[in-house]
Parts: sequence; C-alpha cells; structure tokens
Amino acid sequence: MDTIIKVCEVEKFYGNKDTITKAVNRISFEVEKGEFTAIMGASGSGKTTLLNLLATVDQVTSGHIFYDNMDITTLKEEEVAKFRKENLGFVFQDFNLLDTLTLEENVILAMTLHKKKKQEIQQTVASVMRALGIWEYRKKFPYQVSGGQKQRCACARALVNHPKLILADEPTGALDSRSARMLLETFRMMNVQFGATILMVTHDAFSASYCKRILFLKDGAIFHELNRGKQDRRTFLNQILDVLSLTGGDLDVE
Ligand SMILES: Nc1ncnc2c1ncn2[C@@H]1O[C@H](COP(=O)(O)OP(=O)(O)OP(=O)(O)O)[C@@H](O)[C@H]1O
Repeated sequence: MDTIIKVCEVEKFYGNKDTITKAVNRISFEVEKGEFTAIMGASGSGKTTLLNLLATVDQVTSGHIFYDNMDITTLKEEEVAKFRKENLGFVFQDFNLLDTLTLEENVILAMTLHKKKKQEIQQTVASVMRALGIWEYRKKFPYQVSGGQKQRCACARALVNHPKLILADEPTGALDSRSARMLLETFRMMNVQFGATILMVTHDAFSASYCKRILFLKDGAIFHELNRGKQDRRTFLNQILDVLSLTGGDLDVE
C-alpha cells in the first residue's frame, strides 16, 4: 500500500494551562493513496481543527504530519505555501468561487497559477468539467448557477492540478438533498475514475456513507473507525447510524 499521509501523535491545544481546550488530543492515523475517508464527530469534537492541521493552515502543538516522507510540521512559512499549492486541493462548504469569473475561468485560474501550458489547460479543464457534468454551464457566472453546480465547479478546480489529497470541509452543508446526492456521486467518481484521495469532514451520516472509511472523533480523539469493505451503501449507512447512536451524539442522521 502507498501511504500518503501519516499523522503521528498530533495534538492541538488552545488557551493556557488554566483554561486549556484539547481540540485535537494525540491523534494518529494513516491515509493510503486512493482512499475516500470521512471524519465524523459531534460539534466541537475537533474535526475542523484536524482538517486545518492537515491543510497546513494551522500549526500542531505537538506531533508530526508526514505527506509521503515530508514532515510538514517542520516546514518554514514560504515552504508551507508552496507545499499547499502543489499538493492539496480544497472544497469548502461555501464554494469559494470568484464571482467575477465564469465557472470555466474559475477552473482555468487554478491551473494558470500552476503555470501550465495553454493547450494542456484547455484540454484538462474541458475533460474534468465534462466528467463532472458542468461543461454546459461553463460560460455562466457563479450567481447564475445552482449551489450544486457551484460545488461541482469547486470540485473541478480542486481536481485539475491532480493534488495528492483533496480536503473537503462539510461540502454538502449548503446544498439541498438532491444536490448533495449529486455532489457525493461526483466525489465518488473523482475517487474511482480520477484516483483522487479525498478526506472529507462531515457531521452527516448520509454523506459519510459514500466513503470507504470513517474515523469518528470525540473530544479531540479517534474513538472508532469503520471500513465499508464490500458492503453496499445502505448497509454501511446503518452501521454508521449504529455507531452514532452509541455516542448519543448530536449528529445529523438524515
Ligand atoms: N481558535 C480557537 N480558540 C480556542 N478554542 C478553539 C479554537 N478553535 C476551536 N476551538 C475549540 O476546539 C474544539 C474543537 O473545535 P472544532 O472547530 O475543531 O470542532 P468541530 O468538530 O469542527 O465542530 P463543528 O462541527 O461545530 O464545526 C472546540 O471545543 C472549540 O471550541
């Protein structure tokens, strides 16, 4: 197996010793190339903090995070920015598209920043936008399309540079259930067809059921892990709901 990320005894604490919050509390896990993993947990369990550490936008209190064999916790600021640009793709709850650019221009911009050749950009953008079902909306601006179409554009933007890892923070959070379902199918296709490795934070069991593996967080620590194996999605969803009912958590189960 090809391990892409190795998280070793990572801690992230906020506050001082009188009022300390252990947002991430000695977490260790690995992610293999081609995995589609969800991080689930109740509000305040440390999901976003963990994602921010993996995304290099926040620094660990202690511990190490290796991408391949590079320890990103020891990189200097300018090295971190370069690492992020070259290795990571992001999909956020609120899309983060540029309103003054068309969908196609938003995706092109992501490749231009990587100084790719014009012909390669045109070909890649067209093939990815076609595969994600948004090619027909390419000339529209973000305000002219639906939330689901915007989010699929954000996925295309994350995918075109072939990042080592795509990090998604509650990507279905702002979508209605039909768009959420389409987006999750898109993620699955990105994973299966494009071989993208995806790590998705969600508090929604339905969204998590599309993943191959789930890490459950509680009070900043991993308390359980599920692997889908050969189960169908509905059976996996029931398994997820069983775990959630054990925690008595305040998670969404729709
Ligand atoms: N900048 C900060 N300063 C102090 N405490 C923080 C900070 N950011 C997060 N926390 C605390 O760390 C803990 C984990 O927060 P985090 O945002 O990672 O949880 P979460 O699982 O993503 O929650 P949600 O689902 O509500 O977004 C919480 O107790 C939170 O109050």
